[in-house]
Amino acid sequence: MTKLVQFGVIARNFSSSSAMQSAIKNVTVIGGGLMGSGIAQVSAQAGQNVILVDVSSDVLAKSQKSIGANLGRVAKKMYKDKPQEGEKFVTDAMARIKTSTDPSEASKSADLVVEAIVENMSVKHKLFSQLDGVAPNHTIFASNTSSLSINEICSVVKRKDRFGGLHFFNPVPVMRLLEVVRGAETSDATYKTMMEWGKAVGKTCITCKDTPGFVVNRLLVPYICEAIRLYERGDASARDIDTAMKLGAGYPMGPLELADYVGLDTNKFILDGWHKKYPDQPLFNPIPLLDKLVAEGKLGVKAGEGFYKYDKK
Ligand SMILES: CCCCCCCCCCCCC[C@H](O)CC(=O)SCCNC(=O)CCNC(=O)[C@H](O)C(C)(C)COP(=O)(O)OP(=O)(O)OC[C@H]1O[C@@H](n2cnc3c(N)ncnc32)[C@H](O)[C@@H]1OP(=O)(O)O
Ligand SMILES: NC(=O)c1ccc[n+]([C@@H]2O[C@H](COP(=O)([O-])OP(=O)(O)OC[C@H]3O[C@@H](n4cnc5c(N)ncnc54)[C@H](O)[C@@H]3O)[C@@H](O)[C@H]2O)c1
Repeated sequence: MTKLVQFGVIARNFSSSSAMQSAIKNVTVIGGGLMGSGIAQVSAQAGQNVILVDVSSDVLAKSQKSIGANLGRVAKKMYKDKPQEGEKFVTDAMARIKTSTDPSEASKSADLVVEAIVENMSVKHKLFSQLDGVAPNHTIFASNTSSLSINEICSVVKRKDRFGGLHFFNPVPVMRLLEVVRGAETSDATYKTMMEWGKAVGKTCITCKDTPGFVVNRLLVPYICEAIRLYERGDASARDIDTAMKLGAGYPMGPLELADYVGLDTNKFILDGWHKKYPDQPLFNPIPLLDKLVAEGKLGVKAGEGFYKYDKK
């Protein structure tokens, strides 16, 4: 059942991509990690020219490898009985992705720059102020931030009307949603172009104002926090909490599995940032167990242990 649904999702995403037109032809994705590589993949799948940028050429090499493998997974489903067409699909999409370690050079012919670098305001500020001076006038800037304010990120650029949030979900090629975030000064034309682009890359777009966590994370953070607190109090085992939410609420992953999947350091970073900004909101209070796991290096799937143990990749 899950497999059929997943197949349907990917097939639907691709066919809608092919049918949609977008004003955006050249996309520069900055940050070649988990999210940036997924955003580059779906853009290339939709026929766009992509430059994927990272400070590290090792990261770029790793990203190209994982994009190739993930495109292979998509092709296997889309071209089940036509392996040669599947191979062509992968080769063509890969050929549309160039890589670079120079964000300025890579933004000179961009219609859209999507930033997916570390979740750190001053690093994002430094990048966007640099790009504002070199990117063409028409270029739209967008951030994939999970938890920072779009208005605060764009405070360093002159093109505030051509700036917004494009919040993708992990894993990008599989998750169907894109949150399109309008900053205080995002123009109607920029908003419309971002929505059209989101559809063109196969996503269902929803719109949100620049409010903490937008829609999904504003609801997910308290939900996951409450699951950790339930476990911390010893009210139920981790496995039972996850089973409860999967079988009782129909979620594909339980909250503690999801926290491990996202990374407990990321969870803690978001929670600490919001607690600092909104100290009167009890939902954002620190969680001693989360702090302990992070201090012990138990960061979830990527570290081999979080709430559960994993085989290290
Ligand atoms: C803790 C304190 C408080 C703070 C809490 C904060 C939490 C919220 C904030 C988090 C931080 C930022 C988060 C971000 O801003 C927003 C997010 O992204 S939230 C995360 C959203 N994602 C989810 O909820 C994922 C839910 N899970 C799933 O949908 C599925 O489990 C899965 C990940 C798709 C995996 O599916 P499984 O069936 O388990 O495993 P498979 O490996 O078999 O995969 C299924 C199917 O999909 C194909 N596939 C998987 N990955 C890719 C890929 N990258 N590319 C292409 N295809 C892929 C795979 O091939 C399988 O296909 P099949 O074999 O079935 O044909
Ligand atoms: N991980 C998730 O589930 C998720 C989901 C949605 C949004 N996000 C957001 O996406 C962004 C990226 O997250 P990620 O999980 O892909 O992180 P990641 O650590 O996997 O990747 C970030 C990459 O950015 C690179 N980088 C850092 N500074 C750079 C710079 N100045 N120029 C170019 N490259 C630079 C790093 O080398 C790294 O490869 C963050 O803002 C995060 O909040 C993450």
